[in-house]
Amino acid sequence: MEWRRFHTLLTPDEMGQADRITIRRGVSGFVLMKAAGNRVAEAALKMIGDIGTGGTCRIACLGGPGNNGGDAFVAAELLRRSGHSVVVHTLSKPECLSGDAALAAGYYEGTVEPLDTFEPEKTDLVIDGLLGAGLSRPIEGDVAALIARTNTAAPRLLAIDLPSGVSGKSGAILGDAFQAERTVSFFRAKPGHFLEPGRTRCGSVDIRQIGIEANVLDTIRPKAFLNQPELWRLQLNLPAGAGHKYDRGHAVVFSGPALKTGAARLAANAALRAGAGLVTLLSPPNAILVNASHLTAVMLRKCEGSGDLGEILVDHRFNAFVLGPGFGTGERVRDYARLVLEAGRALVLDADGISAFSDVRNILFDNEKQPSEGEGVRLVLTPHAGEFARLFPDIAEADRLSKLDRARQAAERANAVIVLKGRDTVIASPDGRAVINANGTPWLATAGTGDVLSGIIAAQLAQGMPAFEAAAAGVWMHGRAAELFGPGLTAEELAGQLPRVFVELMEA
Ligand SMILES: NC(=O)C1=CN([C@@H]2O[C@H](COP(=O)(O)OP(=O)(O)OC[C@H]3O[C@@H](n4cnc5c(N)ncnc54)[C@H](OP(=O)(O)O)[C@@H]3O)[C@@H](O)[C@H]2O)[C@@H](O)CC1
Ligand SMILES: [K+]
Repeated sequence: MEWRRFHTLLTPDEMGQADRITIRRGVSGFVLMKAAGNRVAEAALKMIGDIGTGGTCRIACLGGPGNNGGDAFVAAELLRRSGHSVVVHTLSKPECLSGDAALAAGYYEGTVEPLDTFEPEKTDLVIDGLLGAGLSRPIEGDVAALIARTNTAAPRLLAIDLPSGVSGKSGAILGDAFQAERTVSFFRAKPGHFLEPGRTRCGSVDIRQIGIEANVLDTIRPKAFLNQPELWRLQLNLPAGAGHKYDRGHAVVFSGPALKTGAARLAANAALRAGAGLVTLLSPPNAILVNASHLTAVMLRKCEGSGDLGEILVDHRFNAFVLGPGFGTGERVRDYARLVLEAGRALVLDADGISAFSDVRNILFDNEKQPSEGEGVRLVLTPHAGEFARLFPDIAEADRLSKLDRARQAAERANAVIVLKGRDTVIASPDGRAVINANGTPWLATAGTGDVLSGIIAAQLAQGMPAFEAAAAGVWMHGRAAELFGPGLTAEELAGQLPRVFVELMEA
């Protein structure tokens, strides 16, 4: 499908594969490098235009030992020909370069100086071609010192492919990394462009084409994508003219005790706004009054223990549950989760619901290991980093794993969809598919927004969306709602933005 091609993320290894396939088809590596250098020069000229001096700009290109440095030489030559004052500062002598990078160094006709003569304070623009996809170990010594010195001087900086020091695979910073204002990369983005802290170091990311054909992806078969509506819009259940509320499912949210009911109501109200036909809040007896005094369209029902829940589950219209927000940890969470899953219903387990399984992880995982024939995955776990570490301590501690891989491994182990939250939320499915979410605002980091997210996801599950798509759609809608509200967001206001999000989704 076309969107798969467009929103694909490629690891540096996969990008290398794309490169090799293209070269085997007859396009030389140097032709690709010249195209890449051209895209970099175009971006640089745009940035110089922003500087607005109209005259000659002082441009420092930093060139490393590999092809990233080769791109820098090509860009340097094009900028030099545009009349700017360009110096290439190289890590190793140009005559030590090999392959395409050596050809690029030969193509450049301007001044070359060693790296240690680079003075960030005396440039209008820095182009970082030190290290890109080939970063293989932490940056140390003189290069690390130069990066630190440059970041302190904070010049305008354009990174080629990745800011040197950012891992394209994981977004991790190996040693230290440049802070770029803009990053130009080629063909498809990499996970490191969207996973923190790499995402912040990249500045704005510009993906440009250099002549690699999209059909190389048919051979590479990548499984990571940027979370965009094209991924799930066809499965989104937008209400039809003749529809009935029961066609849109019945979401159920468990309330906490009398002094902890707000989180569940945030989830329940969000589920209703996010499209569930009906929503019921299940309340312990001591919280019935406080819940009743705050609810209107959301229905309320007493649930005192497993017996009550068993009776509720007899009615198959209750099809998607949220357990955790404000609920408290303990035996009751585990009983309720087990009953809901055994009854074949979808379950979003959040917050306390996740922490309740920290000591008895296997109970959760074993219960879910064998979904009934044809039913697929029904459990969605929405941990933030701390909750994730309690449930999957070994995976959380494995430094070599990217956030993408951590979420994937956890999804496989729990046979659940994992929504590993953060500014760079990752949604992973047990079948290996994963998406990175990139929308939202820093204002989302406030009390109660996670509860709202659970409700939005549950609404999609209630409407019959498969769990992976429901989670991806929910995270995207949540982020978009925050963007539409803007500064000063509180959790109460998020669901109120959903109608505008739906309008955008219907119009797109
Ligand atoms: N793929 C494509 O389609 C296209 C790719 N293109 C461009 O190629 C770039 C990838 O090129 P690349 O593979 O040569 O890697 P690159 O980033 O230049 O660095 C490798 C060198 O750095 C060294 N090194 C590693 N870590 C280090 C450290 N910490 N500190 C110091 N040194 C370190 C490493 O040494 P080694 O590990 O071998 O000892 C090796 O010498 C890519 O980012 C893009 O810009 C475009 O031209 C167009 C098409
Ligand atoms: K770079």
